[in-house]
Formats: sequence, structure tokens, C-alpha cells
Amino acid sequence: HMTPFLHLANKLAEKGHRVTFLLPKKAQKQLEHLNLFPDSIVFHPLTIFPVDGLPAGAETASDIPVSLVRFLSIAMDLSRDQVEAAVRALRPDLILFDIAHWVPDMAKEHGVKTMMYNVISANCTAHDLVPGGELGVPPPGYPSSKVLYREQDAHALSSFSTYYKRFYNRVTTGLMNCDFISIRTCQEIEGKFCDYIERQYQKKVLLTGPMLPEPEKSKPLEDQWSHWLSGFGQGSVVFCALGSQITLEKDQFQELCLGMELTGLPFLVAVTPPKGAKTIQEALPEGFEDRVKSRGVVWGEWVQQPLILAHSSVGCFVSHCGFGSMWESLMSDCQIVLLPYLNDQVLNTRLMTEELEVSVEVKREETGWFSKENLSCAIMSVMEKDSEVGNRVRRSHANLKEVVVSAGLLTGYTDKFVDTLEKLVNDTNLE
Ligand SMILES: O=c1ccn([C@@H]2O[C@H](COP(=O)(O)OP(=O)(O)O[C@H]3O[C@H](CO)[C@@H](O)[C@H](O)[C@H]3O)[C@@H](O)[C@H]2O)c(=O)[nH]1
Repeated sequence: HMTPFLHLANKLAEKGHRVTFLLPKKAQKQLEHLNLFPDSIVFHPLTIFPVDGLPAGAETASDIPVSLVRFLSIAMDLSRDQVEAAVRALRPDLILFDIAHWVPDMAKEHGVKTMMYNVISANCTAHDLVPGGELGVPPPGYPSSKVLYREQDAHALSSFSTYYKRFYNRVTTGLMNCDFISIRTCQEIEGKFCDYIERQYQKKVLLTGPMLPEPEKSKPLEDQWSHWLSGFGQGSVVFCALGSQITLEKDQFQELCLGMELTGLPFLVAVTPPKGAKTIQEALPEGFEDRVKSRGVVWGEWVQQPLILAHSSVGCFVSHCGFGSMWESLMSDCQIVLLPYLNDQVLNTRLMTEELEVSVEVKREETGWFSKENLSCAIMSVMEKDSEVGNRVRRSHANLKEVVVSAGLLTGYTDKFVDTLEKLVNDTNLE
């Protein structure tokens, strides 16, 4: 979540604004290299106090499983005094926040305006986070008959539901109390969902575009991967990554590996070791490494996803459809196969697969389990030459990519966003 905030800070700094970025100490180290304007963007570390239930040293959501995020929220709330002290000292024109729902109340006491910056999709906010809604049921007037949950999503929703109630209250409180809402999306992809949110909250909604880093500014792809990928034909490799929050059960991890093997295609899987395992190696299916060693790698560490997607040998991306990965998949030329876990990922998947028709979704059973056959089948349906589905999604994806990467679309969003923001902040009537 913090990465798009920092990309947005870079845009503000580029246009002459000063930004103070409040974040936990450990996250500062992870984000520092993305700060393109260190003279204008100053990191302000927050101390994360220990909370019962929160593992020692955990400071961000990527340090813990989703089931423990509620303890992190408690720790975040305990940082309120530190945030308030910073506001008192710095007297900012505007505070951008997301799940710290108490920020608007606190800011009002100091006469400071606030903007809730939503880095998850507009479709998920529209479906799950409008007042009067109920989890799993589209709210009245919801603008899509396709971007919905289905029976086989019960698993994704139930694993989240206890935590979700509290999360729901936080986000809707933040959305209701802030002065303005902004969303990391664009009209071309999620226009009708943004308009719906604006109507429901009766508040100005500003769009920033997807807030992706500019590719030429990132480091080149590590040699080990560029070398390995170059050993395969154009568009032949399947790349699979499931973001920063998904840790698979061991049996599902093994099924994923076997599904990749079953495709007969070269593959690179980058996921964290499954539950109960310290390393990937100890969890692999028996004999797997020997069988796939010339064409398949399962890697337990972070890889440079955007650069891997841009490599000419990579032809298919199997993704959890986290919102960042969704944009990266759209910007790539890869065929897209979706394997969502959390609720927003499920809705993003329906948007991509059913509304935009640029991807396919792996079939799951009601328990949430997906079989190696279904995984392999979904991949082959887009990778086999002359596959009707494959050709259809390739065409729609190419058309949409053209819109999204068209000259000026992304910079147009940030320019307009910063312009409007300047006007709104200076407007004492809060239009
Ligand atoms: O090995 C890896 C794995 C991921 N990434 C990058 O990490 C980011 C991941 O972002 P995203 O796709 O949004 O995934 P998560 O961090 O897993 O997603 C969390 O945050 C998203 C909002 O950004 C929500 O949509 C998801 O549900 C929530 O799990 C992307 O830029 C990837 O390129 C890498 O570079 N290397």
C-alpha cells in the first residue's frame, strides 16, 4: 500500500511540493530507493508499539499473515499521538491517508484538510465499501452485473470476514469523514465504479491513474533471470507470482507446482514458502525438481516482477490480481491467467475476465481448492496456438493496453490530479 503513496509523493515533489511521509522505521529502509526527490520528500519514522498478538518486529502487513492484520491496525491506532505531534509541528496543507480512519477528526482539530487515497480498486470500494452495503451482496444501484462474488468465493470471503468487519468500518469512516476521496485508477478502466462512489459518498473523487513507477528509472533485470529467460523462445515462459500477502497451504503449493509441470511449458514461479515450510525446496512435490529441472524454477524470494513481465521470453502471467499486479499485467503483452485469493482480488479478477475480457480465471471448487488440471487447463487455454479463448483475450488485452499506455494518459492523470488538488486545498469553501 505504501508504494503507490510514495509514487504519488514523487509526482507532488516533481511539481514543487514538499511531502512528509510518515511510516514505520523498517518500511523506510524498504522504500528509500523509490524516493526520487529526497530533498522534497522527507521520511518521518513512526514507532510501532508492541501489541498482544502481533509478532515481535512486525511493522507492516507484508510482515504477517492476513489473519493477524487486525493486531497491526491496533498498533497503528497507538501511533495517533506521534502523527498528531507531526501535524502540530509541520502544519501541512493536506494529509493523505488510507486506513488510519481517525486522521480526518484529528486533522480538523488543527484546521488541516484530508484526502483518503484508496489504493485498492474502485470496483472493490464500490461493491464492498459503500454505506448500507453488506459483504458479498452488491449494494443498491451497483453498476455491474459481472463484477460480483460467486459461490466458489465463499472461501476467500470467510477467511477474511472477521477481520473485514473492522476493516470495513475503518475504511467507510475514513471515506465519510475526509474532505476528498482519491482513487488509484483511471476512468477508462473503472469509470462507472468511480462515478458510483462519488454519488454514494457525495464527495469529490479524484483519480490519480495507476501510479506505477516509470520503467526507465528502475534497475535492470538481474542477470540470473535475464540469462535464464533468454534460454527459451519468445513468449513461451509462464511466470507466476502471488504478491506480498499470500502464503499457500503446502498441499495447494504442491498442486500449483504440479499444474505448472503439467503444462509442459517453461515456467518461473516466485512465491513465499508454503505454511509450515522454511524453504521452497523442502516443500516441493517428490521428484519434481528432477522432472522439471531444465525448464522450471520455483523461487522463494522477491523477483523484479515488472521487468520479468517485460522480458520477451515471458508469454503468460499467472497472478493473484492484486491491484498493482493487475495494472502491471495490463501494461504487459503477456496472456493473463488469474488465481485470486482475497476479496478485492476476486472482484478485480471478475473485472478483468468478465467485464474487460482480457484474462481467464482458474476454476476453483467450493472449498477454494484449485486442481493442477484446472490450473494447467487455464494456462493452456491462452497459450495454445489457435485457441479461440486465447486469441480473444489477446485481442481485447492489446486494445486495452493501447488505451492505457497511450501517450499522455498516465501523465495526464497526475497533472490533472495535482492541479485540482492545488485548487481544492486553496479553496476555503471546500467545493
Ligand atoms: O516477487 C514479487 C512479487 C511482487 N512484486 C511487486 O509487488 C507489487 C505487488 O502489488 P499487488 O499486486 O498490489 O499485490 P499485493 O501487495 O499482494 O496486494 C495487496 O495490496 C493490493 C493493493 O495494492 C490489494 O489489491 C491486494 O489484495 C493486497 O493483497 C507489484 O508491484 C509487483 O510487481 C515484485 O516486484 N516481486
